[in-house]
Amino acid sequence: MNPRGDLLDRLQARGVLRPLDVELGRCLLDLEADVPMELGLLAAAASLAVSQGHSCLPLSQLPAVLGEACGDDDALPELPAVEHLQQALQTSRWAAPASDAAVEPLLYDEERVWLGRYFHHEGRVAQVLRRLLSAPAPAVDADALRVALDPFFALGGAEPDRQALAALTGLISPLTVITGGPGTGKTTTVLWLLAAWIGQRRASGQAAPRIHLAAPTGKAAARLSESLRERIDALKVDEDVRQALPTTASTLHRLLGVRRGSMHFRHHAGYPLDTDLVVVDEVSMVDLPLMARLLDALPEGARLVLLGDRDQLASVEAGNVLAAVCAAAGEGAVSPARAALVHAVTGVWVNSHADAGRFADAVVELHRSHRFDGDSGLGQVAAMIRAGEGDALCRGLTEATYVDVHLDEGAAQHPPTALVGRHVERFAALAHCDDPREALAMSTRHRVLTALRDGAWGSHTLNEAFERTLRQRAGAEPDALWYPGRLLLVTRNAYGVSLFNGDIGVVLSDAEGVLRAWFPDAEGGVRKLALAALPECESAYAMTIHKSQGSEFEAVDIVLPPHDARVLGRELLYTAVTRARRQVTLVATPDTLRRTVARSTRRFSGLAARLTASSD
Ligand SMILES: Nc1ncnc2c1ncn2[C@@H]1O[C@H](COP(=O)(O)OP(=O)(O)OP(=O)(O)O)[C@@H](O)[C@H]1O
Repeated sequence: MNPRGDLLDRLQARGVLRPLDVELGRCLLDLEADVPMELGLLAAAASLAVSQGHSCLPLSQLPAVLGEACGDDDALPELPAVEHLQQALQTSRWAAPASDAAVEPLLYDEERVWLGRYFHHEGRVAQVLRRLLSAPAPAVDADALRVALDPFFALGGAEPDRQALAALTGLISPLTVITGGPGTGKTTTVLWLLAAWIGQRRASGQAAPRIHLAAPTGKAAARLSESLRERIDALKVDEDVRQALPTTASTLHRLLGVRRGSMHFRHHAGYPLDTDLVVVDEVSMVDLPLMARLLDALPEGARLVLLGDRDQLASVEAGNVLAAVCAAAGEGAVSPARAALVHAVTGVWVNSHADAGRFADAVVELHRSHRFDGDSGLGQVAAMIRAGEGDALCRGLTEATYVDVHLDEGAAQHPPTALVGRHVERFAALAHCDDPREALAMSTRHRVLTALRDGAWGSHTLNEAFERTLRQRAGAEPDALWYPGRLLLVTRNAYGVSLFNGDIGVVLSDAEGVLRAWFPDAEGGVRKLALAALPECESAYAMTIHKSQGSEFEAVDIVLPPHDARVLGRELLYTAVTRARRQVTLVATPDTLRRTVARSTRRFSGLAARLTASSD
């Protein structure tokens, strides 16, 4: 055993480092006798940081990253000072400065260290996004842009219409990022943008463009398709424009052509997508490696439109590309040239700043919710969570200020009993639906969302409690896996049967009386599957908030544990609250709410800096 790895062993023994991290650190130490112990520690800690969602490790944050793993910074042994870490990086041939990206396994700059793979993913994302924005700008004709946008937007009002600004950006820029909270009109804007773009191309005699719609999960793709289909008929456009509008979104994996049993996609830089424009919804959920692969497969000359909510939880895997792009854009002022163009097209001046860069012109934030009016508790509560105003939130809730958001402290003592008592009837009704489509629609009316998976406040325990009663109601054996009305959540991608992690289905009998699983199909209908063909599934009466990302329900109960848990943070609670269209019940104590809102999850990444760096 290499004694330089003693610190790694001690950190593993204290539950800080995982065996995988230690293995990586020791591999590095074993390469040569003089590899400093600090380098092994940095490799192990950078690997741990990736598991926590970071794409790099700032050297000054070493204690924080290790401390987060064990929940107690004081339990850490003495760690090397930042200067010693820097020195170890600078003197070892197993680490290279970020400017010399060919060398692996570790890359560093003055502040950070990366595992080579994540450094390259960041580099690829930065390179393609910067390339998109550095393409020579085509000559723009303000009159033609006004004609293209006019059918959809009320141009010329006193205030800048940010939806029109977003669509204008999409018409002239190869990269457009539209961020905004729930109901701020992201999907509507993109539909109007696509219609305007198709109309514009048609007017200039060009062929209908090839447009692809995608989202990170099957559920989010289905919701995007459904939203677009609902709105398309009401569009006042020529029939051939309507026909050219896409209405079916796929998962990003499917778009890129996932290969069974392989990490590689069919489409990549050598065999790019056959497309003119790709729209990606729910982009906050897209992790860094997947974004790098998408951008790799984007052909030269194609456009990219990204939609998402920057305040939501970031992807489960490492990275937060949307946050980095928004950070690179700055605080919402565009360049003077863009402001002049917006004025020429819409007659309204928007804020501009001489220092605003290319990303500032590409990112448009939508602020106004069309779903919640100013009096809506949901809108106000979401805004308070986002702003970290825990005291104001608890005051409003305990004074019962809102008609659509309630605090239920009592139920937080023992959620399974309280929530099963309150909601089991609506889940039991699923078993009596004759039409699986109706059952699936009914199932979106309510959901229990919880911060945790395990323990008394976790989704497992809550689902078990629902299942006990529901099996009994259905006359099934106490341990029956399948029974009519069972609501299912797919937990593993199964490309063979086109089911994806996060898909929701229901178990009901078919016309022959055989129990089948029914899932929504891509065209807005349902499809049935033999139970034996299903991938790994669990019940979906209660879901973790992480799994609920990309879904929407009429009403949700949000369960937070009374004890502190690392996952609790304002992004988690904001994501949960914004899953509801009409009603939220917070099953939590005010103390837990305050603690949750006070904590903001950080993701360390070098991407924002690399997006705005003066050279690649
Ligand atoms: N400019 C507008 N004027 C009036 N209503 C609008 C406008 N833009 C969007 N809406 C309406 O607001 C609602 C929410 O819009 P939309 O679904 O586009 O928002 P979103 O940001 O995509 O929401 P989500 O967060 O659910 O994805 C829809 O009913 C839509 O018809």
